[in-house]
Amino acid sequence: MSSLRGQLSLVLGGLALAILALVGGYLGRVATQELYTAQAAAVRATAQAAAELLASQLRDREREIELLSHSPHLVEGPLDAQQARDALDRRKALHDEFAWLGLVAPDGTVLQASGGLLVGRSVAQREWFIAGRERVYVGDVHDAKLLVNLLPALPDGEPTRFIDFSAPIRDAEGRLRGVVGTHAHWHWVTALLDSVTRRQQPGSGIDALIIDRHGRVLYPEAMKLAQARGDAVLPQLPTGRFEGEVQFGGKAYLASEASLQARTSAELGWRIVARQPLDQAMRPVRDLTRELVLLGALAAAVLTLAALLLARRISRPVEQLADIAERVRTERRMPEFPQDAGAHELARLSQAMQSMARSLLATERELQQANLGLEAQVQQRTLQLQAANAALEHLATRDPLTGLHNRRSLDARLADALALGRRYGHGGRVHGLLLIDVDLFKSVNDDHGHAAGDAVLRQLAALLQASVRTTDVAARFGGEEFAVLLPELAGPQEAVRVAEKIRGAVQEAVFPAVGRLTVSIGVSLASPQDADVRQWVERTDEALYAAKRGGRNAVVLRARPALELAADAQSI
Ligand SMILES: Nc1nc2c(ncn2[C@@H]2O[C@H](COP(=O)(O)OP(=O)(O)OP(=O)(O)O)[C@@H](O)[C@H]2O)c(=O)[nH]1
Repeated sequence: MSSLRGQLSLVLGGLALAILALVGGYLGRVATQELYTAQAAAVRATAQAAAELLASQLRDREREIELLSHSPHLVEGPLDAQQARDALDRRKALHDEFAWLGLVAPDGTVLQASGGLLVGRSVAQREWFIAGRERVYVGDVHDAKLLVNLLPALPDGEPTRFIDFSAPIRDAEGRLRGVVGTHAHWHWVTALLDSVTRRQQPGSGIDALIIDRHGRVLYPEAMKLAQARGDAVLPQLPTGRFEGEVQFGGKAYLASEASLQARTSAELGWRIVARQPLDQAMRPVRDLTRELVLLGALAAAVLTLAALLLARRISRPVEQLADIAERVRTERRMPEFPQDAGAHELARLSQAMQSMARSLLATERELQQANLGLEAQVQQRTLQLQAANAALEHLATRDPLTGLHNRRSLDARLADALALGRRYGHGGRVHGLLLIDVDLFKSVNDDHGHAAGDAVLRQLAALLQASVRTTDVAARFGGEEFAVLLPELAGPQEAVRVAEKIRGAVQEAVFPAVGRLTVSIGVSLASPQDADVRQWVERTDEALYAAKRGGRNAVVLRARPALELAADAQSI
């Protein structure tokens, strides 16, 4: 693109897109990091919230049993009394999570229990009983043994599992009277856990695991079973902690763990692991990226359009000025310049071009007018020159007194005629010459004066001119002698006929103050044998002389040399 508009579009559009890509890329990276951090924090918060909830709930149940062990009717009253059983049943009714509560004699025999279950049976071997004789005890989860067939089965077919709580019952002196124990449903714990994960955004995919101190999965059930089958459901962690991106069964998760922080339950050594599938954790990132790309594309389109419009806005006045300059060149007139050229610099350029065009056109107009003047002057001078040449030509070729051809002009024409005669030889047309001399002219001068003589000569010239054709050449030969060149004659008789016509016309004419006059005329034709004009003229002059000699007022033809002896040499 070599046009200004193309280059501007490219630069502005490229710049805008580069800035967009840089800003968009930077914002996208920052936002992605923020979102990733926020997702990791959400997973971590879930693990901590679950651990804290479980710890507090276990602690509450532990205190419940401890308080029960200190209740007066157990410290002082008989443990197998109906009153004791009523107290157990009330506790069980208050707490759904308790599957069974019982009072056990120091030897392990169940003295009283909620619902009367296991009364009389021995739990001497149970860990909760053994530990409960000494202290407040919270036990790890385990499958139900004695109660498994006595309690209703769980709805989802899950095996009945319990967490045991127990505490010693001592009398006022601190002697052991028995042990109070309870089995809490395991699904109470898992329901607590689920209540935390359910608080997360729907579709977030966050769930939580409970892992005991030996690395065994306690929950969820499916993982527990898979682990029991020997599957590697938990990854080998280099740090030993579930933190950050962790693989579970070949699938990537964002995970975080928290330990139960409770005085008694801490003994359980449980770890709560919250985890979220990585692809779900990164979904907001992907959504954001997609939105950024879409927004970026939209912004790119808008910026490109803006760049094109801006380039057009900048280049248009320049293009307009170029068009105007072209119009000045082709139309040779002042065009209309745009009023609003846009930027200050362009307005300056427009004004400068305007004044330049005005001055150029003015100069051109002046030049044209000067040219026209010069042409008229040249034409006038040419006409003057032509007139001067004509006058000069007239002066050079005409006799000043009579206006007839002078001797010089006659000689030139005689030479031409002689040359033509030579070229066409005897077979072509002939050229004749008349020499005319006024008879006894001297007496005219003598009798009437020189001016009268001149007037006679002028009248004779006019008479001569009137007697010959326009193609004939009448000339003043000298003094009172005239000559006529007759070109293109059929023969000598034609020349004689013209001479006779002249002689007769003079004879008939009346010359004012002089009267009548006559002329003698010598006639001769040009001959190819004539060496020059002189020979021809001399021959004609001889004919004139002969006419004078013969008595004047006569025409004498002098034959050409080659034909001198021929019959056409005659005189009239
Ligand atoms: N007025 C006037 N007279 C001229 C001019 N040129 C010659 N003449 C006169 O013409 C006369 C010529 O005379 P001549 O040649 O002697 O002979 P002519 O009197 O004509 O007699 P012929 O020729 O024998 O018939 C002279 O008197 C010249 O002075 C001229 O230009 N003007």
